[in-house]
Amino acid sequence: MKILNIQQIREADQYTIENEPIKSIDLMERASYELFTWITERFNNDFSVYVLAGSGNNGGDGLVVARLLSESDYKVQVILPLGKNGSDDFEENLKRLKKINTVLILEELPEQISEKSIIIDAIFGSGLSRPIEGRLADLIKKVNNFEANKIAIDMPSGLFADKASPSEIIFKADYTLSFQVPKLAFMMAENQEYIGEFEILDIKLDKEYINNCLSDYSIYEVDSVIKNRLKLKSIAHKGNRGRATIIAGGYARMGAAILAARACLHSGIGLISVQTCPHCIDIVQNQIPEALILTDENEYVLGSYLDYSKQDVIVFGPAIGFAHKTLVLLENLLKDYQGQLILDADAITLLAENRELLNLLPEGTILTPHHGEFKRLVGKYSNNFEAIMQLKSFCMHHKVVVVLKGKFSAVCNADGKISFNPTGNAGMAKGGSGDLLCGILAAIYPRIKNSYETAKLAVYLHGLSGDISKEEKGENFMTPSIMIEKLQSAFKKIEN
Ligand SMILES: NC(=O)C1=CN([C@@H]2O[C@H](COP(=O)(O)OP(=O)(O)OC[C@H]3O[C@@H](n4cnc5c(N)ncnc54)[C@H](O)[C@@H]3O)[C@@H](O)[C@H]2O)[C@H](O)CC1
Ligand SMILES: [K+]
Repeated sequence: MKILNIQQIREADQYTIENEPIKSIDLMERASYELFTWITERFNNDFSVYVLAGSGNNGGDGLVVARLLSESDYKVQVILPLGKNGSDDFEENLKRLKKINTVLILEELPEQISEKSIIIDAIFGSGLSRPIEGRLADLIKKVNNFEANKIAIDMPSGLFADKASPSEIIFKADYTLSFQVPKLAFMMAENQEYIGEFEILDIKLDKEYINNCLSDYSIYEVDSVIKNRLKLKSIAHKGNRGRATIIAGGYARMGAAILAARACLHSGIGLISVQTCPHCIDIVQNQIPEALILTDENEYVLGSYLDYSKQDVIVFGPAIGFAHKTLVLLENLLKDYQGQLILDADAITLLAENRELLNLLPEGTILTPHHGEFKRLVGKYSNNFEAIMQLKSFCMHHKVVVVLKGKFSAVCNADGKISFNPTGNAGMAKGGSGDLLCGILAAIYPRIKNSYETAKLAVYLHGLSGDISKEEKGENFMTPSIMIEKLQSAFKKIEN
């Protein structure tokens, strides 16, 4: 699903008005009817409704919703903190609201409201042009302390759609009901406490116009052509389903390699190899009898460059440490290995600390840092909008694919396009979770044969196994090992 900026949304809005054609007040009615439907499907009319309406078109939407809910016998009260003069459609809807005469217009929001209430934020939407201050700021702080159900129309008031929000005076919504397309701000971790859950309501802006809008940002949806590449051909044998090697861990740290290898095996790889030091061979063989062992000549760390000529893909990095021999192995892989490289965790720190290696990164290498590791690569940033800019320039400069892990993990291609992943949850934030992602990436790359498409689908499947684990076992109980088991359902889900 494409993410558009405010300018593009306004243009799509205008295009629809002129070409459908539809009057702007009727478009407002259509948008608000979608809001009304969403609300009435979830809250019955035992809930009292308070609508905070600004004086622009976001306020206009709020007034339409107030009218429609009142006509369905909800008790609705409206507060107009910016007064009664505003945009044409706002003023027209204020007239219509007054005409039905069942909605109370309050001077102030009461000091107490019952928990069985809904507060609808229609103060500012996409027209926000500066931080909220003064009396309005006090109002937002007050409502943020109420325990009611809070719904923001289009955007939580105070939040900017396309850039970092400089102030914390922002309506804290439980639900944000946004029109037509998601906004970039919704993807940023620091904004989640204001957005709550977001839903995109189809207000029937011109589809073709929107399809033709150019955007570097989107939310991932499984692509059926790519998904079909995962299907096994009837002539599949272990050799043509891909060969992957995991180079991870070291003495007393083989868990990372085992988790990655298991995830890889359960994601369809044909042959999995694990490079281990001599002391660790038994552990790996006991844990994954399916794995071939590549024996490193070092006793405690991994550092031998072995024969990887038949390997389609190598995962290098999880818990591998920072020994000099390991660094040399990484350098040799960057220089000589001809297959697909997936670099994670300590590999990324090694790159950051030995920056000359960055110039050796083969085109299309997949890197999977979390924010801490990514900052080591690109320097500090103070919000996710800055992170996204750094991500783009890093990928474009080095011609690599980076998965920046977090809430809505961002997968960036070498051309600067960014796809945000919608699956996953906080229960996945446990040691070992990233190792699984490496395993999934390695398993599906040989069939998909494109770094960006592989990364998007692997991150999606990883999150989906996390979501299934959460649903069945709960956020606290779930573990990376449980997630590996749930890969079964995750693959089935995307196959159907
Ligand atoms: N996009 C669509 O397809 C549709 C959008 N609708 C709704 O319209 C709003 C956008 O309306 P707009 O009138 O452009 O902006 P706002 O209502 O958000 O506010 C504009 C108003 O507020 C002033 N202002 C901005 N920031 C501040 C501030 N910090 N303090 C005080 N005043 C401020 C600004 O100058 C303007 O005067 C969109 O979000 C949707 O809800 C349509 O109804 C349906 C189609
Ligand atoms: K709003």
